[in-house]
Amino acid sequence: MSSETAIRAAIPAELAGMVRSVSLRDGVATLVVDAGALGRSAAAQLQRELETAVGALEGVAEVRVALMAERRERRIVLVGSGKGGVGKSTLTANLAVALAGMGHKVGVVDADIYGPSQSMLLDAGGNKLRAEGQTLIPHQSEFGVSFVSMAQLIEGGRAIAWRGPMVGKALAQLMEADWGEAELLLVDLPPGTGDVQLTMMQQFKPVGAVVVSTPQDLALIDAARAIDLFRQAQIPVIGVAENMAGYLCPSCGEVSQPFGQGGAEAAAHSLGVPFLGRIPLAMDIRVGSDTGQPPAASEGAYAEPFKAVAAQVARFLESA
Ligand SMILES: Nc1ncnc2c1ncn2[C@@H]1O[C@H](COP(=O)(O)OP(=O)(O)OP(=O)(O)O)[C@@H](O)[C@H]1O
Repeated sequence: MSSETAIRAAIPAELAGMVRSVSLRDGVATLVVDAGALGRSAAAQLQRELETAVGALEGVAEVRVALMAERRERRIVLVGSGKGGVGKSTLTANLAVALAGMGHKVGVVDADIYGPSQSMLLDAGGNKLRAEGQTLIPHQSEFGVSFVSMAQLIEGGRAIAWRGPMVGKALAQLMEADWGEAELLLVDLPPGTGDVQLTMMQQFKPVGAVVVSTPQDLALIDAARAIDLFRQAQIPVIGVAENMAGYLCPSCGEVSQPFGQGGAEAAAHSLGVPFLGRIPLAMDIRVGSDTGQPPAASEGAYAEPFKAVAAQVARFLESA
């Protein structure tokens, strides 16, 4: 058996597909490995396994593993709102789950420094920060969506008053986490048009932004401001989603409109951006959100509105 055949034979079968070439010279075995699909920790693990397997061979004094880790182009989609409390985080989590259900590999970056809530939305809270060196390891939710959150960087959920440079550093840590196979990152922005938004636009290149608004005038004025900011930064506005649209009373079956009706659709048209759909105000959505069970993961009636918005975002991504 040639020395190279012996090396190939020593490589565990499940890893063999990733090994592009092997060679042995003067006792040094060199393996070129395609680790493009792996995250940093999985690649390091692969390297260790190969070193152990090949290092045990007679005639091999040293193993060099060259990992070809093509940098994956990840697309970034922002989810923003002009005003707080309109359901931006709820929409982000459910959009991510719905897009994952459609086969996208999705990560969520909870960049809401004032009210990070993705841990609760996607995992009922309690998950701790994990890191390898400086690199954060996203938490894998049971819905096929991994996420990192400002909450994991903030001790005990304390509110923080970070300014520019600190925000930039924290945001970079979240964006540059070990995202593995994720091809799409949805970023849950804080409300308004502050430091996080500016840093995001200056340091990263989002492909588009979704703006969330409730139907009432006040929220719509703020949504228009958010749209204006994205436009100034030349970030395409994918569209406006209307949240807390109509309320179907579970007792009497009557639909009421606590925040008005159709306002976001009309505003989207007048601002010249697409309208992405309407999410009703519903107790089930609030309860699912508070218990780490995003409605988009279910087959229930409240999955549909989120899936419809996700389908529009997916269409945008196909053409972007
Ligand atoms: N369609 C809905 N029906 C019922 N409750 C909802 C709906 N959308 C959001 N909520 C609830 O409203 C509250 C605010 O939602 P969320 O945290 O998603 O808003 P936000 O815009 O991200 O707020 P923040 O300003 O804190 O970032 C949460 O308790 C959430 O469960």
